[in-house]
Amino acid sequence: MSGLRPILESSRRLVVKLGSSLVAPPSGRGASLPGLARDLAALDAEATLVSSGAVALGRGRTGRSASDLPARQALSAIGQPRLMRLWQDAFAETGREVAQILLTPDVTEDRARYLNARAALRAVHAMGAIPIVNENDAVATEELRSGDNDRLAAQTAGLIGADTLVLLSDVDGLYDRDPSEAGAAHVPFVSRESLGGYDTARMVSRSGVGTGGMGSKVRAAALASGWGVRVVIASGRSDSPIGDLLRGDARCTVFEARDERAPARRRWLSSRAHMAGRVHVDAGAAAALRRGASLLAVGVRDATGGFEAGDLLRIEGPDGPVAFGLASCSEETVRSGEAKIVVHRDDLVLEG
Ligand SMILES: Nc1ncnc2c1ncn2[C@@H]1O[C@H](COP(=O)(O)OP(=O)(O)O)[C@@H](O)[C@H]1O
Ligand SMILES: N[C@@H](CCC(=O)OP(=O)(O)O)C(=O)O
Repeated sequence: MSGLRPILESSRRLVVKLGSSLVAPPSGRGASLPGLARDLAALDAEATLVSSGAVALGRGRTGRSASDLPARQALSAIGQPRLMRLWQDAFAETGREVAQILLTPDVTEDRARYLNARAALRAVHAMGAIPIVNENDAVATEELRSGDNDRLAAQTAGLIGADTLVLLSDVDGLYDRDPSEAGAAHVPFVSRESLGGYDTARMVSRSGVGTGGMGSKVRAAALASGWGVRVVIASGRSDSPIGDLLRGDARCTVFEARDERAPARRRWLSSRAHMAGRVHVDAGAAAALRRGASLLAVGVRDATGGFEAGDLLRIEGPDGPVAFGLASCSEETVRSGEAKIVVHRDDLVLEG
């Protein structure tokens, strides 16, 4: 194995995510948080951690289950300070401070909040501290809850302009079927073309503490690698998980990154989850969009969803999804014929 030395040593900004199964393993081996802290302190890259584990730690302290939203809120509120204490202790011998950053999904929906979160992360890095990011589950609601730290890790990588994202789990990467099934084969590399061929809905967690399973990691990898971020899924059950990857001592799955780095505004756009409207365009408009043009009102056949200027739209052509982007005008002005540009090309992200 050649190792990921070229990838990791050339990284300027690195995001590492740890799942609950590593931070608070129900049984068996978890991660060595001090070992990971030493690994990160030894790298030149600016490191950001996304750490799950608050709910699992809260469960361990109380013996209660996260059966409904209030229980989940309480368990995360109990577990989150414990989680931070684990990280403080882990980084103690490296001399690095850690900083808690709790995000809610609406950070990605609103541009000003997004930029504010980015500024906070930059300020923490400027002080030489390591941000420990998690979702703010204590104030999450059913509607406003991501519940998926793999996606949060990809969004964090997009937010800070990371070049590499490492998702550490209790498994050493993607397998061609559930690794508990006989004959499951490890997948060392996933090309951009093969990404769509994985049935992520079937790749569920078996640990009892993880939420998203391998499926949410593959979806997160698809999102981040589409922005040109190099994504690696590897096992965190080691005294030196990043060191193992550097040396080539550990198996992992590497996702091919799109050659071109997506600009910051596009990364923000495709981080957003809430689509407010849908427009159907004709074949000419679809082809023009694929060539990099803006969406003009003349190419719009139908507009739905009641969107306003600034809302996120899905754009569909005669053959299916083409792009998504920010509306420059309201649906009403498209319908009344007053609108000229419906989505400006700077606010467009092509699908696929
Ligand atoms: N095709 C697959 N390849 C690898 N792991 C898979 C696959 N399908 C399901 N899994 C399960 O996904 C788990 C990892 O997801 P999860 O338990 O949510 O971890 P984490 O807590 O690290 O986010 C693995 O331990 C494995 O049981
Ligand atoms: N935010 C939650 C973790 C959510 C989550 O995605 O967990 P996991 O699948 O273990 O990465 C917590 O800290 O408990």
